[in-house]
Amino acid sequence: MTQDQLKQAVAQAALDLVLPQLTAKSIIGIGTGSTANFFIDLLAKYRMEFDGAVASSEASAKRLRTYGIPVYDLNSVPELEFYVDGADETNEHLELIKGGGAALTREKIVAAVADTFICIADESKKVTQLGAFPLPVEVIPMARSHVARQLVELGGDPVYREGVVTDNGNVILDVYHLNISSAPELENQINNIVGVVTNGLFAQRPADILLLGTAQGVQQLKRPKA
Ligand SMILES: O=C[C@H](O)[C@H](O)[C@H](O)COP(=O)(O)O
Repeated sequence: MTQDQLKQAVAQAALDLVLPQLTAKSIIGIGTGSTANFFIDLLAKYRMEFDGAVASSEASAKRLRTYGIPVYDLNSVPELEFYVDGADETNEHLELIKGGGAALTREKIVAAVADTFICIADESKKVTQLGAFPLPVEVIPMARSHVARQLVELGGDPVYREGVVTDNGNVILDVYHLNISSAPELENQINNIVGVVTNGLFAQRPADILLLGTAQGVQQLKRPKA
């Protein structure tokens, strides 16, 4: 199977999981990226079975609207049952690296609000230790050099993602060679640097369910709820 076929299979598996639980009032949290796009395309066929969506990026909001799916401001939504999104890396604890598409901050906000975060990914994203994928960090533009120096202190090699401005008007540093032995700890450490908006580690709020596309079929991994 190609990588796109695996992404499509996990998007279908997420839809199969979510669909029976939707009502006419449901609002679904929608992520960003190629895997999330497959989910949007499949979900659009069931437009009449739910109310609308909250999007984690302008790109996803645009795609949802082209299907006539209403996109709500998160501030007007009291509850989100599901958030469905891809990832750049995941480990066995369902801790993630996200932000390859620069949408990490809004993704983290929507994930924080959702009751259940369903991560959809092809098997190339599953790793034993996070960090082969450079960690995206969203930074206030005037703090870029300061934050980069602090990231070097933490053992990383930050690289400015040139030409990229996030939906929030900020810049991205991609940090190579970090030792991510404790993802929750490092997530906090980086978020404490002045000028950092957020970083792409999803460890304080990992996924609840991982749907992993493999050549043998879609595997489902669940994180026990605390
Ligand atoms: O900022 C982008 C997101 O974190 C994406 O969810 C992540 O990069 C995975 O994208 P894709 O499904 O295209 O591999």
